[in-house]
Amino acid sequence: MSGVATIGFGAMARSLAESLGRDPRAPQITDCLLRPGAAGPSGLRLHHRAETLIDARPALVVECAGPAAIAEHGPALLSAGIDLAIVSVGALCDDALHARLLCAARDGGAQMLPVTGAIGGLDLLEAARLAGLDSVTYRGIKPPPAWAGSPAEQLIDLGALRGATVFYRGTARQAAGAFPKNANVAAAAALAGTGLDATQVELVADPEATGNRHEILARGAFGEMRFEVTNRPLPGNPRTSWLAALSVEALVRAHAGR
Ligand SMILES: NC(=O)C1=CN([C@@H]2O[C@H](COP(=O)(O)OP(=O)(O)OC[C@H]3O[C@@H](n4cnc5c(N)ncnc54)[C@H](OP(=O)(O)O)[C@@H]3O)[C@@H](O)[C@H]2O)C=CC1
Ligand SMILES: O=C([O-])CC(=O)C(=O)O
Repeated sequence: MSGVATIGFGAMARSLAESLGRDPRAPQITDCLLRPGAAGPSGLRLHHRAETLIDARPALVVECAGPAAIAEHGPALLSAGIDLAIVSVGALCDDALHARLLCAARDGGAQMLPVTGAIGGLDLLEAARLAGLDSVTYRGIKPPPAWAGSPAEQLIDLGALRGATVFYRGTARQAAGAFPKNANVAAAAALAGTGLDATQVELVADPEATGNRHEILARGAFGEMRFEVTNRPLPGNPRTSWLAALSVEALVRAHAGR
């Protein structure tokens, strides 16, 4: 097994491929699984069906495409014994899909690896929950253009905001379902902490925001935690934080031991 494959080749996969490509000692992106008929970058082996990617036997596949792509390809890759890094962590809010992925990974002897993405502090939540967590709240705050193209457009007039506006409140499961391209970090925080139904989420559009900000507030037997990160966006996609791509790169390097 050699090489790393991506599912999708949008902003995050491009950033990952470019960054790894600058380091000759790093594992390299060699293969890419695209939608049927979609054009892809030159220099990579392009696949339009999971079967041909499986035949290429990459050491790791990194999903950079969205929850639907995980449902479509994840079980087949894992049951074929191919490790799969999951960027669209919100896909794991679908309990039936999550169970199918775990089952496929067990049957194939492969690893399913959710990334930490554009947030941090998840190790602390995982440790703290051992003694009991009382509450975990996640807030995602982005400038209005970063919410363009999301369901936020149906809830508020993004162009007319004068100050920070909370436009969505719900559980992490509800948020990940409603905002599949924006609430992956909420799902990651929930899975590390109190779970998808007990984690509260607030999504905010703020004309004064200087980046994509993620906050976690957790309370429990351990004490109290406040986490905050303000991310710069990827040049190719203002919705996606650069740190999300960097967290994928860190995982790819750790997987290869480089
Ligand atoms: N965990 C985290 O912190 C974060 C996770 N994410 C997740 O990462 C994903 C990728 O982000 P980003 O690169 O910025 O998004 P982009 O929209 O820039 O790229 C996604 C790419 O995936 C392709 N794609 C979609 N569905 C499929 C499929 N079924 N099979 C193959 N290719 C597919 C798209 O093609 P097309 O254009 O034809 O649709 C597009 O080229 C997001 O969808 C989001 O779910 C994003 C940010 C942070
Ligand atoms: O990139 C980010 O800032 C986070 C994001 O969109 C997500 O969680 O899906």
